[in-house]
Amino acid sequence: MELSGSESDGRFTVAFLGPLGTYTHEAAYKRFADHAQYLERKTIADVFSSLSPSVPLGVVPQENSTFGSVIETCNALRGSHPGFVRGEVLLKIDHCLLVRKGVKLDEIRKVMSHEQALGQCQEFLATHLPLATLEKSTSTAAAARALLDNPPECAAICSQICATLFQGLEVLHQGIQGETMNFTRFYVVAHSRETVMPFRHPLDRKALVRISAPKWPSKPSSTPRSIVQLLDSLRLDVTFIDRRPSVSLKPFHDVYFVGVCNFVDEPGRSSEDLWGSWTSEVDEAAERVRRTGGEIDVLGVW
Ligand SMILES: O=C(O)C(=O)Cc1ccccc1
Repeated sequence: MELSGSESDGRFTVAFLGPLGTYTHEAAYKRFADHAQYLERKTIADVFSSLSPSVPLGVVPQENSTFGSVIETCNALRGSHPGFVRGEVLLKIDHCLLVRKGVKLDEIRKVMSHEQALGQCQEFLATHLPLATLEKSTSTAAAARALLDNPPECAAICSQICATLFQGLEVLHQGIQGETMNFTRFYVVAHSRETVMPFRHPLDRKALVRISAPKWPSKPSSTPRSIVQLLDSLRLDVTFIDRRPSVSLKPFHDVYFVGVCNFVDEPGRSSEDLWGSWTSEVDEAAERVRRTGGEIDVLGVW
């Protein structure tokens, strides 16, 4: 499916966790620059649910190097219509503490931000604001914007750019994350597997699969397979494994998100050729897992 822009200038639409000024916005712009028009959504779930032929792409945070997986994204990927991951963007994250102009550190009673940012800055908060109430917001920029409607003794953790986007705010502290090397990986999700991906990196040969190991054998005669056996039958290089409870009727029936890759360099082959062979390799690996007795869905190839 070709990307169709709803704008007269032909730019395609990319939904992102908004408002303007979030890290997700920065990641989306890093990937698509002025080739896209951007559609802000209030939550990560809204980004997934807005994907359609007229909103063919979305960008969501997936994992942070300090605080781990983004739960809302995992939850969306557990569902029955998770879109199809077609790329990733890596961003270094430097958090700031923002306040209304003139507010001092010892006046702050409440700190608002996305739970990822609150988690990445927990040492700073415990040391400098141990008595402040921590309030989760839908995004870092939503927290910055909320400063304007809250009493002055509030702060937000967000990107420095929010101090210029929202008038009347200033940066009180910079670089407040616990780890200097603080990175977040974002996924580019497409409406469907057929969506054409603009500017695909020719060397990306990654995929995301969702595996569940049935607790009970599908046939009375067969033996239940462990996740280790299922991973073994994939026969691909595994880059990460993330476990979440599934939302099936069976309690404690887990799903595993498995990142796989193939970094083999094959000079001389066109990127279309490499792409075709990589997608078939992933589909064949998925078929092997099914034959071994596992349930598997290919959630993305890029
Ligand atoms: O809230 C944001 O700005 C996001 O994009 C989510 C997030 C929060 C903290 C670090 C990376 C991404």
